[in-house]
Amino acid sequence: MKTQGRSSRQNPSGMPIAKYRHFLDVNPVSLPDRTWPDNRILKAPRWLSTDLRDGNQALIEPMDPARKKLMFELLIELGLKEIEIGFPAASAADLEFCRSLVEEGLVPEDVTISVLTQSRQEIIHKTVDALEGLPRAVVHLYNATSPVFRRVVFHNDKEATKQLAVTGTQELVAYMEKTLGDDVVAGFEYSPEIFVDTELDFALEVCEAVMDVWQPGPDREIVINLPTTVERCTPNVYADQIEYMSRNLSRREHVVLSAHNHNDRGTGIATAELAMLAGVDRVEGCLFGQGERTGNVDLVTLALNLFSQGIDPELNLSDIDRVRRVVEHCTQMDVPPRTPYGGDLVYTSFSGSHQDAIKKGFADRARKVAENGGDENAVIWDVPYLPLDPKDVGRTYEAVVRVNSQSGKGGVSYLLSSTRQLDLPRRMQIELSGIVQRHADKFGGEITAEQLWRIFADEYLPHTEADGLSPWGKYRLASATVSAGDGSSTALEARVVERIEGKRDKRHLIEASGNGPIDAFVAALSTIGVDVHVLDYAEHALASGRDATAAAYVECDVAGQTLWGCGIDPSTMRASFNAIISAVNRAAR
Ligand SMILES: CC(=O)SCCNC(=O)CCNC(=O)[C@H](O)C(C)(C)COP(=O)(O)OP(=O)(O)OC[C@H]1O[C@@H](n2cnc3c(N)ncnc32)[C@H](O)[C@@H]1OP(=O)(O)O
Ligand SMILES: CC(C)C(=O)C(=O)O
Repeated sequence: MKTQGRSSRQNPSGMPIAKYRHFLDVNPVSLPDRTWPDNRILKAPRWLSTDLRDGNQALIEPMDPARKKLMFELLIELGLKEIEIGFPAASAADLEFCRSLVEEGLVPEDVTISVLTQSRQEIIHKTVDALEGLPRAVVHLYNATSPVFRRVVFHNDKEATKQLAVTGTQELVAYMEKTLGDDVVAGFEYSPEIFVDTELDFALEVCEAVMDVWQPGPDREIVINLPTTVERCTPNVYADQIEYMSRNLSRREHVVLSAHNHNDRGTGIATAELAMLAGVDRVEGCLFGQGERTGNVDLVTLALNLFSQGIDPELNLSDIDRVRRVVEHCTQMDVPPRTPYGGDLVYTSFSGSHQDAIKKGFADRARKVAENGGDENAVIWDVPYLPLDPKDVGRTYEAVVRVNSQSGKGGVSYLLSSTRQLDLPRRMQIELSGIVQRHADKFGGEITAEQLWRIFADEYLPHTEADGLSPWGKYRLASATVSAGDGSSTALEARVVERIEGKRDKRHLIEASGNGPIDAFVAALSTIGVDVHVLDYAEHALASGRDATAAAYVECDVAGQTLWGCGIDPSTMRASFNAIISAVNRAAR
């Protein structure tokens, strides 16, 4: 045998790596005494939805007024208390929407809307004017502070960049004081755009300069929002930056430190969560992560991540499909099937071992809930492969397990149990799973609950005519009565119809005694040459109450073949006789 040494090839992909640099080489962050890794998130942050601003500015087709209103109503319904509604000075559509919220009185008392503005006098004025008539609002001012923006976009040095932030804030304060009435509660948010790329000490300097103008204090908070406008580093680096800012910002108790994360590296959620560990009080994002490029951080995932740790998310996401439908309608974009918590497939298992574990997990949970007097909340959620109970977000269990060629007995029997209340014995599950597997291999694709029922009924319930099935089977039970026989024995009389190819059906009246109805029925069948022995038997009711239907399962040896049969009938006795007939017919099929 030969072994292989570690490869020392340079640039094996051949991709032009020389064009790129490590983030930390360009933006060194040194915080060796960082504390955030040992912290724990204990509470939901203040959420701000920017669906109607950052989300909307990223749509192929921005939302029309009706869609905006629908989105706004959804955000209110979910419990959002801070909503950025647009950039009123930038477009007539944003201005009109802002005015419609004011004029139609659509902003609830406990909700604060905010609007975005650049640091330009005329834009600031238009923005503040758009808020006239609102009792409470926040103006959000931003300017880019990062080196590439200073050099390429603004042609500004650091001082001029800081001055742009300062003069914008001065203009805003002055104009707000001039135009807004004394009873208007005016808030202020400042964002050094591309904070993540800005030298940390400079970002701090700009924020301090802005705060010197705003003068935060009791009853005069300031939101300092630190965006990863373009996500370019690992979440731990951003967390270091946040901890640095949180430690070094003066007047910290009056600062609402806020994260605004995008998802360019696919780590927006982790970035926001680590930022929470590092000290942010507030997180801005969009439902299902709709937003520029790869999106804004997804508020649904963040909130449900908290929920799954037993922390109140402070957003009500108990009907996630409705949230998704509204978001899809408003954004005219699909939520992909694997989107955390809300995607179509996220509570679904196809593979056999997963289905088996989920099925056992549900059974274990049902037992523990019963032991706790039926109190679902008294039992900690601990079901394999399911980070939370799908029911808590309005999903049904039916969708959890879906069957295809990757599935095993666990999934197949789970589906039959959850959709048809049939609890098959373990060996029968194995037998049915093989039948379903052959079907899946032959026809491909998914086997729906309806198709599975048809496969089951066609195989085990030969006389089923419903669901478009053709009845088959050599024998059919027409009637049966039992009575007490001699001593402890049971006497049975039954009518069995035999189908003979090309001839008229033959009717048999069969009689026998046995030590119970099943024993007697088997003995009676032997009188017409049917050689069957019952090896195992199980039964259960399909529904509770007087009209309950019974399902019986029998494992039989039919002339040397071992196979299962099933019978479903309001009478337990007929169900078990039909189960034996089912096994006999299957053996002959
Ligand atoms: C990261 C973000 O999401 S930030 C929000 C981005 N969203 C938007 O930009 C959508 C709305 N914006 C717009 O519709 C337009 O930019 C408007 C209406 C606000 C302004 O339009 P215009 O006056 O035509 O400016 P335009 O956008 O073409 O150019 C930007 C100019 O503003 C300057 N600018 C950009 N951002 C800012 C800022 N925050 N503060 C001050 N000036 C700024 C640029 O340097 C540039 O100046 P120049 O013309 O001297 O080179
Ligand atoms: C305006 C700011 C907060 C922004 O949208 C960003 O930097 O992504």
